[in-house]
Amino acid sequence: MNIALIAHDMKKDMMIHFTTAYENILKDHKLFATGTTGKRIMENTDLEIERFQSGPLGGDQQIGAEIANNRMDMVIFLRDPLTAQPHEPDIQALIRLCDVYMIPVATNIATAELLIRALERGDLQWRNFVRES
Ligand SMILES: O=C(CO)COP(=O)(O)O
Repeated sequence: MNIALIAHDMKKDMMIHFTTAYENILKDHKLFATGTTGKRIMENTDLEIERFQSGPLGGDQQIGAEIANNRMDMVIFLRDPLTAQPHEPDIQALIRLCDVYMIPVATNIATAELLIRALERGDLQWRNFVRES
């Protein structure tokens, strides 16, 4: 599965904890991230991450383009709902595209845990058929 990992600054430590805790599951998948999130994950785990631009510089839009091209199977986006983001329209666009293309998306750690467990169980296998169709 192709998985996008994104975290706003206040949630980056949480993303490190998450990717560390689930490294054994995540290592079997192709991982993508916005610039700084990906850098932080790679510094703190042995995971290989393909990095896009930093979020404010277009990273959310690049991940959105992957979704529109049917190349992303799951998005974990630990958003900070308490801090104004200069690229809020990009964030909304990314989440909208997840809904357009029915891509499983978690925007907080509680849902992220559920999605990763579902991934481990194979509940997202249907994405393989959708991606190949
Ligand atoms: O801003 C972001 C997502 O909207 C995340 O970008 P960075 O991973 O580059 O900090």
